[in-house]
Amino acid sequence: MRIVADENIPLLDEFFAGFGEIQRLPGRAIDRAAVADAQILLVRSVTRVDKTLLEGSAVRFVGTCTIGTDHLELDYLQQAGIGWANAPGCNARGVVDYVLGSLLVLAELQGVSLSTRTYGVIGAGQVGARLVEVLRGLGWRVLVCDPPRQAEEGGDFVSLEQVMTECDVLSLHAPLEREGEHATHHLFDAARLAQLKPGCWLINASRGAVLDNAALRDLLTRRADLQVVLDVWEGEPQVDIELAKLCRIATPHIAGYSLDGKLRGTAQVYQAACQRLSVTPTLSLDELMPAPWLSELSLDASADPAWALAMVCRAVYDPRRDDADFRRSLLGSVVERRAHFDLLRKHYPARREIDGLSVRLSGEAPELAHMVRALGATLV
Ligand SMILES: NC(=O)c1ccc[n+]([C@@H]2O[C@H](COP(=O)([O-])OP(=O)(O)OC[C@H]3O[C@@H](n4cnc5c(N)ncnc54)[C@H](O)[C@@H]3O)[C@@H](O)[C@H]2O)c1
Ligand SMILES: O=C(O)[C@H](O)[C@H](O)COP(=O)(O)O
Repeated sequence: MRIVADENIPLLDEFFAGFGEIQRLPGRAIDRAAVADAQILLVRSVTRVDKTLLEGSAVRFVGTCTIGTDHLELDYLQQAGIGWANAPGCNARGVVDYVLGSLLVLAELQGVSLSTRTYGVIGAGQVGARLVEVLRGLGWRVLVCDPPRQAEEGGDFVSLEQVMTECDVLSLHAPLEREGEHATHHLFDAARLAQLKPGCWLINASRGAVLDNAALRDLLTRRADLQVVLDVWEGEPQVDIELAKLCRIATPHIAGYSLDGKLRGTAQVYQAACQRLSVTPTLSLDELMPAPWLSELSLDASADPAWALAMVCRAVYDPRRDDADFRRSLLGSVVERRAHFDLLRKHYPARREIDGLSVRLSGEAPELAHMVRALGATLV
């Protein structure tokens, strides 16, 4: 079998060498000629996988080692009888850590306590639901808007209008859907953005086009009170640099780039390929996942809870380094900026996840113990 794969997929040899010969290519360079005689195509989010790419090829299975599927033409894959799989939830924890890290930066810049804010989570799937669990676990007020889940399950959901009216912080975690009843393309258009409460914080780590970037840029030139965190951009790898300059935190689509999340992505697609191609899996991720690099964090039991929260989160991830690297990359020409966007992602330093962290308290401290558990870290 011949396999064409995005060169940025980790553990390709470990998981896929047994299937056949692997050709690695930059994701954006995977074209019709490259896939013509491949049976397996393994991609990440930057390769558009559609009829134009695949028609007439030998491809029988497409695996995307990502959560998002908006780069796959799913109707065509189904109609052509080509099996496909993504990696649901693989890097959800990384995104939660990114949001927590961003909240801490904004709180510090604005001198506010995170516990006094009302949070609105839009999209409560793998990422959003984990985020809600952590924020509510910390005792913070969270409203959740997820119309598809609300229609299916009823339950504790609110409308987007209520979120807009009541929330001081909005975090977007809906997939990019261009059509249909719950379409999310420009869900945050000029009219919706104009409804943001004074002083609102807006975080987008879903897909760039869920938010009208031009409308947001225009708004931010008029509303200095708004604090915006963008990890995803309309038209990536091209980025509106004026918009990036107006953001408090700007990063090159790395919210989910934990090492754990990337490795899980490959492992999940391997499992799906085995199933599709009737191969018995011989490898599990447990054999390959490195142990957490920070074996233990110690906290004094008398520590201030807000300070301790920041310590635990920042021991694992602080978005300020990614923000600084990204801003430096925006200084070049358009061609250089596009290249840098991909290079920052290709050479992203490995980071781990908060739920792999162990925290030891020096004594009895029920409030700190609760906080550590709510974050998903292990109390030892
Ligand atoms: N920035 C990153 O690095 C990164 C990492 C992972 C995922 N993502 C993006 O985040 C998205 C969400 O990831 P996920 O794993 O939680 O996906 P998911 O499919 O598990 O959950 C998405 C949720 O959004 C809900 N939803 C759909 N339409 C909605 C609408 N109009 N309004 C509100 N909610 C709506 C769905 O019902 C679902 O519960 C992915 O599709 C992907 O595009 C980005
Ligand atoms: O959908 C996802 O899983 C994320 O957006 C993922 O981090 C995308 O990373 P990429 O495939 O672009 O490397």
